[in-house]
Amino acid sequence: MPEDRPTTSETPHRSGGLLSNPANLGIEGGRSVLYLPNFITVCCSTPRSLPLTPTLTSGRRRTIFNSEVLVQIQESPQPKWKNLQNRRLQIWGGEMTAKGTLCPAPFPNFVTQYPDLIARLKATEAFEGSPHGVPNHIIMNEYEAGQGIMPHEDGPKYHPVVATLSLGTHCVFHYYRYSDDASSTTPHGAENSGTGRSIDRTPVLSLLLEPRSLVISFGDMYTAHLHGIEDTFEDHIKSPVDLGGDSDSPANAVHIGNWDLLQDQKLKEMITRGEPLLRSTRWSLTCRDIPKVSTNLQRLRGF
Ligand SMILES: O=C(O)CCC(=O)C(=O)O
Ligand SMILES: [Fe+2]
Repeated sequence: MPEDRPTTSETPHRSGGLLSNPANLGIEGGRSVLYLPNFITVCCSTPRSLPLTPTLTSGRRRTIFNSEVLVQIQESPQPKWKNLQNRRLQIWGGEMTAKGTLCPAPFPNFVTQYPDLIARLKATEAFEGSPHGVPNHIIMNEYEAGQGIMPHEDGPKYHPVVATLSLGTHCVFHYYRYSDDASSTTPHGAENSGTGRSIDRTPVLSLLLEPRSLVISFGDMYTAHLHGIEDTFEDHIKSPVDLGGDSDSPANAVHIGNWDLLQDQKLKEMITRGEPLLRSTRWSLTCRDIPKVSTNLQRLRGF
């Protein structure tokens, strides 16, 4: 590793915790979410090859330097971005065809070397049963404060495991179940998923994703549930004190399933004081394995 690169001395690890699904979810197998705080280290220096400022401090580029990957993302040129209605994204590892075949392209070296995110993901063992044993595709989403993603499934074109690294600001990540019983409308109502099935808008599980944390969804949480992030500017989280019942936390305060696993003491203190967590820009690296990968020959034939 060149010496001007930040050190990523943490060894790949399996710390963190498996979250058992609450018994009333009806999810078989019981465990289908893994939350790993501090999955990558804080960036302590910047590579010489990158301009230091002012691009990183002006306009929408102003941000938190919390990882080397983040520096690289913010330095990436405009054409690499795809603009969607409510966020923008980059695709790393190659494009997927409509039929679900990956036309592979090399990952940027800042995910294979600085840090070696792919090796770290392999070390979690979450991809052990996947066709390639590691993710071969990453969608990197950028959300500004107030942006989110509607409840959705990632779908069957991927091996049913997704590992998501969060950078930048925190977020609250919800898992939802389908509600095929029209009479089971919840306090938040049910909405149509676009697949003809209704979604129960009361999450089955909500997690506070800390910056630099990894969340891995698999099993029934991947194949039979949806996930989403509300498009809000601030998140109200219930602290364990609130859960006792006599609290004045707002009606929209969320009960999170990973309180005991949180590492960010500042966030925990804010929640305990009943303060909302203000969102700013968040980047998520959603890492998956696409089983079908085209060879050059297939591509030449226009499969
Ligand atoms: O940003 C996230 O954490 C979730 C993104 C997501 O669900 C997706 O890209 O499919
Ligand atoms: Fe998703």
